[in-house]
Parts: sequence; structure tokens; C-alpha cells
Amino acid sequence: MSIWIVPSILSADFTALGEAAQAAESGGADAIQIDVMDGHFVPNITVGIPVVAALRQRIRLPLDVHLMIEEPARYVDAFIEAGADILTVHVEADRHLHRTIQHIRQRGIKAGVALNPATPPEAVEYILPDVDLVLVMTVNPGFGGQAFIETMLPKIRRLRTMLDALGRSDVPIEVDGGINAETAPRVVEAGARWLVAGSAVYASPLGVAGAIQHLRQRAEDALARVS
Ligand SMILES: O=C(CO)[C@H](O)[C@H](O)COP(=O)(O)O
Ligand SMILES: [Fe+2]
Repeated sequence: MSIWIVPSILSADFTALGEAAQAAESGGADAIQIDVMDGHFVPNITVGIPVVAALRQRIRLPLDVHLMIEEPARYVDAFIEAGADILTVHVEADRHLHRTIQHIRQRGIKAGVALNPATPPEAVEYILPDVDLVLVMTVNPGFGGQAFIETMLPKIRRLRTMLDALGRSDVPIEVDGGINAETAPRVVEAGARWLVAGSAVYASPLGVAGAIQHLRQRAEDALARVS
């Protein structure tokens, strides 16, 4: 499975979001993550459906929408109609996760499940046969620029083992939070393949394209070591 570098626009200049997303697209990103926060599930409020729809007009890459909202099923159809290609919902936010995941996939896009740092891997055990990706939060969701939580490395390894045991070796583990040139190789060695990076892309002295290229190089070198 190949490495994906997925810039999160959370750390971009919000007065020039279109240009920021285009810089990631032309800079070699594999997808763009849009972080949706509702002020309930997480203590922050960001962007929503109209921003996904606006970016869809300018971006051809997959739009990876990370829903940090309570009861996400209420908004799944609206985000799909706005142009999301991947919708990820938190296991902690949805009482009827299986129904929501099934619905997202029936509508023809990819469905992901996300876990907060304190949530054990077993919390998603019975949804693993039904998801297209697993998103391991490597910081507490809500803000960009936080430090990577080291104890997420064994959790990534455990989830990789659980997926492989189900014959789901094709399902990627995505990591989100504190991913930079130092942590990228370590999460890849643990089994992650999709790397979300906000501040390491948009606040990098290398520029957006340079930062994406540097992260990819570090991640691919690590992948070559483990495969
Ligand atoms: O979901 C998120 C925060 O809840 C963001 O995607 C994530 O924090 C990216 O920012 P950084 O790479 O700076 O940690
Ligand atoms: Fe995110």
C-alpha cells in the first residue's frame, strides 16, 4: 500500500483557503483534509458544508472530510452532496456507527472511523469489517500544532494486526496530529500509510510543496525499511 500525504487546511491561511488547497494539490498531495468541528464534540468550531462545496469547485484531489461533530449522521448527506470523497466519523460521537458507515458507503464514497487518543482499539473491533479506513488521532482533536502522543504507536500496531487478521490488509490506517518529518517515519514503521499534516505543511519553512516532498521522502524511506 502506498504512502499518502494528506495536508490539513486547518493550519492554512483562512483568508486564502482556495489558494492554500491548490498549493497542496500542485505540490504533490494525495488528498486534502478538511477538519469540521462543531464546538460540542471538540472545544473548537471551524468550517462546514459550504467550505467543502467551495473547495470542490477548485480541487480535483480527493476531499477527506474529518467530521469532529456529535451525531454526524445528521450531516452525512449534505457533506456528500457538497463533494466529499471520504467521510470519517468518530466512534465516540455516534451511537449508531454501523448504520452511519453503511449509509456513507451506500452513497458511493469512502467511509472512515476515527478514534480519540484515549479510545482503545477494541472500540472499533466490530466496525473494522465495514470501513474503508481507520483514522488514529495522534493528538486530542480540536486544534492544530499539538505534540504527537507517543502511546499511539502501539495502538497503530494493534489496529494493523486486527485489520490484517480480518483479511483487510487493503484498509489504510491514517494518522492525524503532530505528524512531521520526525514522527512520519515512526508512524509508518508502526503501520500507518496515510499521513495527515497541518502545521508541518502550512507552517513549514520549506513551503507547501517542499514540506509535502520532505514528508513523503521520510515516510517512503521508512516504508522501504519495513517492507
Ligand atoms: O484533526 C485535526 C485536529 O483535530 C487536524 O487534522 C490536525 O491537528 C492537523 O494539525 P497538525 O498536523 O498541526 O497537528
Ligand atoms: Fe483532522
